[in-house]
Amino acid sequence: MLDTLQAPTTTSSMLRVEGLKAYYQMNYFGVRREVRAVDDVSLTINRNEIYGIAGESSSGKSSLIKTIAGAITPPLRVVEGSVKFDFAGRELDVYADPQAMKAARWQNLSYIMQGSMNVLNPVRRVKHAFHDFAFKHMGLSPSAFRARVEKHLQRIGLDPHVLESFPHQLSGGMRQRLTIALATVCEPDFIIADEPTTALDVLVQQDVLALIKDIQQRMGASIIFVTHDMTVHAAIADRIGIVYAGRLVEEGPTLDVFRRPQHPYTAHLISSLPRIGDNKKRSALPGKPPNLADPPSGCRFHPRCPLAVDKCTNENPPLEARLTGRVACWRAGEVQTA
Ligand SMILES: Nc1ncnc2c1ncn2[C@@H]1O[C@H](COP(=O)(O)OP(=O)(O)OP(=O)(O)O)[C@@H](O)[C@H]1O
Repeated sequence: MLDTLQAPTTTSSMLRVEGLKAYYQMNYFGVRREVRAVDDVSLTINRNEIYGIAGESSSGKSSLIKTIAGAITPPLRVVEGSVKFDFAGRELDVYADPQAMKAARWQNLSYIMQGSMNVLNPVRRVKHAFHDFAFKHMGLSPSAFRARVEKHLQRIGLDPHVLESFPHQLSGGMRQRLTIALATVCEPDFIIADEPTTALDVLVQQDVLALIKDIQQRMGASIIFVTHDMTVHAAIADRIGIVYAGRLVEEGPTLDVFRRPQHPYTAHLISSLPRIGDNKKRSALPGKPPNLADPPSGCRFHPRCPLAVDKCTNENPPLEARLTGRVACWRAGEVQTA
């Protein structure tokens, strides 16, 4: 039960991603095309931690978390690397053991998708979604299951009567709360969330963020979530990873990344955020995000980087420890924020 669970105090890792490469591999009339959406990503997420993934559109955020969730379908394929979870001392290697992965879904690992209607069938009452996704994992009688679901809904601020509703009869905020209820009713150890608040207005968004944080703290779960919205990361993430063109370019405790970004791309993302009382015109980043079917040599950010030197054009900077986090930049430390 959520009320009785104590959040673990340990900082041991719950997810280890090593050298992960996942590419969209397409073949159009004999011409092969490969989009390197996830390109050599390594990261670790601790028990009881909220880890945010930021980056602009098409940088590979969704592809990365789909790959971590083991939820990929062709043309996206894992080309190299591994994704391993540790559920209470039981290691789960997502791509080596698909059967164990299937068994872990919902119970140990759940996924909050972008857009609530994707999991709520528009022509079936909400109760069926709970039955379809969660019932078989919980080992309860139908009446005990219904009682557990109702209690869970009440805890997250929804009247149990919503179970008898059709999705279209509920507001957008209620539907998103329902998808969160669905993803957490089995009290999973790890939650993967893709833009969980993007479609919501600002007030509902704050409400849903507070709900996610509350559930995470009560269950002691770890969460990895994606959003392009840096203000959402500032509100909820313990650590943040910045993705640019399929690569993790910076990572660190959220407050440190906001106060002292080490990568010029991160500095740009932060300095372009609106600030109360500051009417200074924000400058756009020159150029466009690279085509991941034919990415630039060296550092992929170099064509748009105000600090780029020859080395950046030719050599890919490794992601290395710096201050409290990691950064992949030959000029890290010289970055100025506006
Ligand atoms: N089904 C697909 N087939 C081919 N390429 C794809 C497919 N889905 C995504 N891509 C490409 O993979 C790259 C990464 O896309 P992805 O959706 O992961 O980025 P994102 O950062 O999540 O973007 P957004 O914030 O817009 O959702 C992009 O170049 C995109 O065009």
